[in-house]
Amino acid sequence: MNPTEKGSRILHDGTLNKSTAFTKEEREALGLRGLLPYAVSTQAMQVDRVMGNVRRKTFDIEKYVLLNALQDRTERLFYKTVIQHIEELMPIIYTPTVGQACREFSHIFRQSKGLYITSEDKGEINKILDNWPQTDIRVIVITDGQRILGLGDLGANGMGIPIGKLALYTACAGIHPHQCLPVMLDVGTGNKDLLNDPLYLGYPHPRLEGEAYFDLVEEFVMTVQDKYPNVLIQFEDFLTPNAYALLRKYRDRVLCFNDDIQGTASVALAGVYASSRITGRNFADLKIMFLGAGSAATGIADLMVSAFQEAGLTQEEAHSRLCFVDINGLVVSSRNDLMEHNLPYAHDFEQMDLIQAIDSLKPHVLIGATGAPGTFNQEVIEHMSANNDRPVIFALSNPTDRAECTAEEAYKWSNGKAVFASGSPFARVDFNGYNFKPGQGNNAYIFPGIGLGAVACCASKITDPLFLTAAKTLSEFVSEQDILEGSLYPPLKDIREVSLQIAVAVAEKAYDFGLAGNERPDNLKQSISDYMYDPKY
Ligand SMILES: O=C([O-])CC(=O)C(=O)O
Ligand SMILES: [Mg+2]
Repeated sequence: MNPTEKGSRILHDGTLNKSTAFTKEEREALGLRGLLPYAVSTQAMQVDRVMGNVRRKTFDIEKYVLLNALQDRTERLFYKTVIQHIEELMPIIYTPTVGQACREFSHIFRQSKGLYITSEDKGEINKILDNWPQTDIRVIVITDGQRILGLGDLGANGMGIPIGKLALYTACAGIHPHQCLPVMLDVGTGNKDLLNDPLYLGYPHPRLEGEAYFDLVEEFVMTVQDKYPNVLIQFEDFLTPNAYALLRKYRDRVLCFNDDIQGTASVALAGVYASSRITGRNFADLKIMFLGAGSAATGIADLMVSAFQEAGLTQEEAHSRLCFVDINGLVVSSRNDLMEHNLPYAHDFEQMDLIQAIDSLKPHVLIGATGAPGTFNQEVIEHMSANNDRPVIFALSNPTDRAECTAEEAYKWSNGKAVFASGSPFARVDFNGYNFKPGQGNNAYIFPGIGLGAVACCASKITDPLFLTAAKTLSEFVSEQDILEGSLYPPLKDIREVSLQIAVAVAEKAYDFGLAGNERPDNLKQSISDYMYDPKY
């Protein structure tokens, strides 16, 4: 408690406020007598009160607004509640409700959170960062809002994503909230509806592009590097070409990663590893097909190449196990509409559509990262099922209404054979006497732990082997019970332990590879666990 703060101001400072949990003695000492109702609540009672109010709301977006306000008002209570009820509340403060919150951001806006940098701020980013009240920043999540989940260009409304991701950094991996900085690089939007919305809060201009855009990002990266020397930058929800351009430019220079390319890759790989325990098919023998050839799908394939190589395949063999289908059909070498990141996977096949590709290449695993709902239709699932005893189906697009198919469709159309995971949460499904529990293949299982590990050892950069390690660590958390229920991921209630273990594994590797910037502690797990923020009063 800051001893200089006294009286009612404490109740209006979310970092200090304990509200009804202030004891009689604290109320006396802090000048709060009479400013609160008589009874003193424990934090546990406050959590119950919050949950009662959350559950009273009919719509998820209302629950989001309630929790968002709680975060401002009583930060520790917010985190205590989220951690204790993570399975119920993660879908509210994060995917899928955060998608709706972004769509409606300019309309539900209340208290500002995070930092906004616009095209007009060129040359002055340093000055703007000086306005941020905290100085010990360890993790930044930045977006330019151009590809928010599978929802497209949402401009500055995309700020909900850095806010939500960083709330998970704190809730799932214990990064202190004051060490987190959400950033919106508001360079305009190509979304006409937003530009025509009188309440739109963003920079109301077409997007900054080309050299001027990359110069602004460069100024940002250099400035934060200078101000916060060990900071981790997480690039989030950039459009594929920019996502790749920025990752290539910065991955070896600064401590950063792209969550949609590398975080999603790691979580998908973990699920594929775990799927072998259900299908009985060795990882090294798998053939994998992707629908969609954007950053998420190619990111997964690139990490799988490393994973296959580790399993004994040559790079060429690894590439041959991975194929892509996009809106124009199978990605083949004769096509002239491909981007650079697609080229290693453009094989010498005939041109064909998805169904023909499934029947002729016979993939064991089908991964959707399209942003296009309904693309895994009945025919697709039936053809996957005709070729596999247990077809593995990942519908990774977010939020829920963008998923390539629903959990129920996957189980129904495969007659209960599908091993299914999705980016957004789906409820359990009863089918043919079984109660299936779809796993949530969301990068939320990866980025908090990766970030915690990188921060703990002051890593200089995050290399692919660290994402491989994270994937393996995550898949080892999948229990026999999870497998029996058809889930490829551990329950969300274990996510703090999962994130801690990923952090330990990642930091171990960073020390081994000479990527760490501090001394390896004697007891790494203990030291990381001690660092983790605990929101109890
Ligand atoms: O935010 C999520 O739920 C996962 C993700 O990164 C995306 O879909 O872009
Ligand atoms: Mg994302």
